[in-house]
Parts: sequence; C-alpha cells; structure tokens
Amino acid sequence: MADAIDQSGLDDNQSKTLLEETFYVLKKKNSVFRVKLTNAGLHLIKENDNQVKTQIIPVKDIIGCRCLRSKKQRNSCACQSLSHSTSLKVVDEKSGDHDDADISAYLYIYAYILRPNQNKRERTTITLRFRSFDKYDENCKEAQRWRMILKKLIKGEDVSMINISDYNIIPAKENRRLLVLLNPKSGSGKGRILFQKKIVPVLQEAEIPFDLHITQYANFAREFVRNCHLYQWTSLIVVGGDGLLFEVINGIFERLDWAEVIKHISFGIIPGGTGNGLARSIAHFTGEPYNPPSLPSTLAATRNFSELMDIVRIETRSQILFSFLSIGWGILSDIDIESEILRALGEPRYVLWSVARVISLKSYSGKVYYLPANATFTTFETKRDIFRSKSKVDLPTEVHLETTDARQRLDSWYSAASRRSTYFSTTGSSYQSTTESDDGEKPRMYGPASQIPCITASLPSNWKCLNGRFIMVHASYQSHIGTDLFVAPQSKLNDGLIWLLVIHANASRAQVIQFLLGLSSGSHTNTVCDGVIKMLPVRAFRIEPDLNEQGCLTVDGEIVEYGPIQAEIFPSLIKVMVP
Ligand SMILES: Nc1ncnc2c1ncn2[C@@H]1O[C@H](COP(=O)(O)OP(=O)(O)OP(=O)(O)O)[C@@H](O)[C@H]1O
Repeated sequence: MADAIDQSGLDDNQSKTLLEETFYVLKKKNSVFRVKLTNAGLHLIKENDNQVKTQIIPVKDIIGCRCLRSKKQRNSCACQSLSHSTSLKVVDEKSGDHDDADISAYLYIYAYILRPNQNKRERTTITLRFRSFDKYDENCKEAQRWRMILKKLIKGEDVSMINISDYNIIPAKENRRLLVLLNPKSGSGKGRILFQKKIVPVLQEAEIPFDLHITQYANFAREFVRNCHLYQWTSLIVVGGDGLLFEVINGIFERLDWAEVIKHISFGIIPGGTGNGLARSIAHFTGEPYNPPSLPSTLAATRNFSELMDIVRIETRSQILFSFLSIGWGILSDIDIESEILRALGEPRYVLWSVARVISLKSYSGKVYYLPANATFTTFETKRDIFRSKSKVDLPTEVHLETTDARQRLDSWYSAASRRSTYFSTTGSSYQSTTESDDGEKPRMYGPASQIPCITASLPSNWKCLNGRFIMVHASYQSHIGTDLFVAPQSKLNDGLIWLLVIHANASRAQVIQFLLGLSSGSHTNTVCDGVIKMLPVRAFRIEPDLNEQGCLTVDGEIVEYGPIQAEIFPSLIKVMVP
C-alpha cells in the first residue's frame, strides 16, 4: 500500500492530518488526488483505477503560496469553458481584472524539490482549485485556510495548538524584511541581472519584502551599515563576493550597538563575486546542492532558519578587523591578488595563475605562532566570559583579565608606523587610531575585545612556534574559501576552530602541485607530511613575516598591510541564514 510507504518514518506529530481535501484532475476524469497537509508536508495521494501513489513535498521544500483568481478572458468565445482553456491565467483578487464567472479560488504552492540523484533542486508549482462552494468568497476562505496553515509550517511555527477548523484565522503579518546590498561590480558585473531575474521572483513567491541598495563605491556598504538604522530589517543579504560581506561585517563592528545588531540580524550572501567561499561553505554545511550557486542562499533568504557562525578578530600593526573566511600569506594569497588582472575570466583565473606561480615558486621567511586547539584554555575562556556576560564580573580573576590595561599599546612595536596609529581601548572592545580620531573621521572599531596578548606582547608558553621559510601559511575557518577551494574539509560554521594550512619551503614542486590540485576535492589533506605540509586546528595564531622581504597578506581575499598579524576565533558570534 502506497499509504504505508507514505507514513513510514513519520512520527505521530508529523503524520497528523491538519487539512485534507479531494481534487480532480480536469483532463483525466477517473483520476482523483487526495491532498493532505501535515507537519511533514503536502501529501499528494493519487488514486487511479484502484492504484494509489503518494508523493510528499516536504515543508522544507516549499517556499510560499498565494491565493489567486482566474483572470478575465478577453476576445474569448463565451462558450469556452475554463476546463478546456490550455493556459490558465490568474490574478490577485484585488486586481479588479478577475473573471466573475469563475467562482474558484486557486492556491498556488511554490516548491523547490530536491532531486538528490541530479544534485539539484527543481522548481515546481502545485495548483489547487477550490470550487466546492457556490460562491467565490466561500471557496476563497477555504483556500486561505490552507494558505495560512502552510505559511505557518514554512516559518517553522507550531500549528498543533491552532484550531484548524476556525475560519477566522488571521494571517500572521510578515514580520521579516530584508536589506539587500548589491555590488554591481562584483565578479563579471552581472549582479543586477542575477538579482532581478533569479532572486526577486523567488522572494516574490515567498512574499518576503525587501529593500535594495546598490553600492556606489568601495566601502559604501561598510559606511551604510555603520550609520543606518538597521533594526528596520530582520536580515541583511549581500549580492556579490566575500569582499562585500567583509565590508558589511566590519561596518557592523564599527557600531557601538554591534552586540544588539548581531542578535537582531541574520546575514546572508548570494554569490555574485569571483570569491564566493562563504556561500559555498554554507551550502556544504547544510548539504544543499550548489547548483545553481545562487539558489541555496536565495532559499535561505525565504526561510526563517539561521545558524551561528564563528568570527575571527584580527589585529595588525595599524588596524583591527573582523573576518569570516580566511587569512592568507604566500602562494594562495599571491594567486588571488596577482590574478586580479584576469578578473573578467571569473574563477578560472585562479587556475591559470596557479600554474604560473608554481613555475616560479616563492617562499617567505618568518615566524608562525599558534595556540593549538587542544591546548588548555583556562585563561582564554575565562576572559571571554567576562566580556560576553556582565553577570560574571564578580569572578576573582576579573580584574586581572581586563584587557584595557593589560594590553600594551601598539606603538611599542614598530615605532615609525605605530606612532601614527596608536590604539586604545575605551570599553574593553573599542579601538581607534589616535591620529585619525583627532579629525574625528576615522570610525572606531568595537566588537568583542581580544583575549590574547596584543600584537606587541610576547605570547604565553602554551603557544607553539614554527620558524623558517614558508611557501604558504593559510588560515581558514570555513570549509571552502572559494567555489572550488575545499581547503578545510572538516571545518564547520561554528566549531570554534581555525585551520592553519602550512607548506614549508622544503616542499618539492611536485608536493605543492599535488596539494594545489587536491584543493578542489579536499584530497590535499592526503599530502600532509610532517615537517613539509601541515594542517593544524588552532584557536589563535600570529604571523611575523620577515620585513626585509616583500609579500602579501590577505584577509577574506582583501589585501591588508604587510607585517605582523594575529587572529583569534570567537565561536558562534553571528547568525547566518541557512536553507
Ligand atoms: N560600486 C562599487 N564600485 C567599485 N567597487 C565596489 C563597489 N561596491 C563594492 N565595491 C568593492 O568591491 C570589492 C569586491 O567586491 P566583491 O567581493 O563583491 O566582488 P568580487 O568580484 O568577489 O571581488 P574580489 O574578487 O575583488 O574579492 C569590495 O571589497 C568592495 O569594496
């Protein structure tokens, strides 16, 4: 029996029928569909010549539904019945363009059904025509009832307490509103078209209101989120590359109310850039097909689900930054930055440039300190608690651990550069260049305060040190740092870990090639060879490059000043939308 198959694996709550109705297929007179709505989804039970077939469309696959009326037909023969019309045209009942002769109410249900064998989702529309009653209003009430329950299920709300037979259910007002920031220059510059053609239709089907702002110049998004009243939106989505989200995240941490904002807003990224590491990592984390790449994050924008994500706080000689993806020194960063001249090619630019860089393999001298993931973190954790929760300030260690006074000023490090950019902490988590602050223009960086010694200070004894020449040191806190760069296969959005990928200068060209080729599938992990190639899970690290050499350092794919840099992870700090 198909019904038995249908119910298998569903618990009582999931299989409890919320609504049920019988529909007929117009063209096949002896085909009957029983349609049931349960917490698990929409059950389409086809009954035909004593055969029963069931398909469930899971709630997770449904993004929205709308009640519509058939459209007034112009220049059509009066005797032509709707059943013979090949293409039904529908309108909103308030449009005034509806067909009075058709008293049916149509419920359009929009779903993106997972086809695991094809590794993609397929858009499907299910139309239910309600016409049991003689009047449109009665049919409409029935369709609306289905719509309301379905919408609640999509939002993840519990409908078990609702009296389903109550005809006066008021549809919950949509309390979500998206802020969309779009970079028209991202990638090959097709962000606007992508948004209008692929994203807007999905948001409309899901009835999610949004406000679109197109960035006008570099740092526009950073200034925008720093200064505007963000609480009018529940989610913030960027359409562009990782660089655009990097601006947004740093703009948020330049707000005095950053802690409130990250509680209130969840973030999303619809990949439109050349670097789309986070979008790819979120799809990987949730097991969603990345095909087409924009779909998982678009579906995430229509849903009500979020996951916590780690954020890394970075300190250089002159600035504090917040990062969600990676920090790079050596070959991968060089490829990213130097291949900029091939931007028009999109992501294949990286492959071309990798070949060039392997032929002329460079190494850089310096020291890499790291705090291993399995080290004892008593001090580290205690300090974090103090800054995260005021209720813990009565701990005896509290005075001891205040970073404001305990951390040395940065100007004690490199005198020439740092005298111009002295940093101070006013609230335990705020930093500002004293020179810039004089003219009042440079924004102050807030965000959670550091729990490790400042970049000028020596490190505790439980830190380890690698000293020598390196082809690469790349830190990743996501599984992917680009669509095909599966650098840290074990990484999760919120595992509190930084993966440090180290290639020492004694690696052979063949080992480097094997490592780079393995990055797309994650098989580079097999090239790990002690003393040559390492993958280290850490909580914090510091790189001190030899400043007699020139090189490049990147944070989330954006170039930063070449010099000492340190990073520490803040687990589960922000919310990201997930499909
Ligand atoms: N309207 C604009 N004009 C020029 N630059 C912009 C504009 N809007 C944003 N930017 C800058 O473009 C940079 C790259 O943007 P984004 O990450 O969206 O695209 P991308 O193609 O992935 O870029 P990249 O490959 O350089 O990382 C951002 O750091 C941002 O500062």
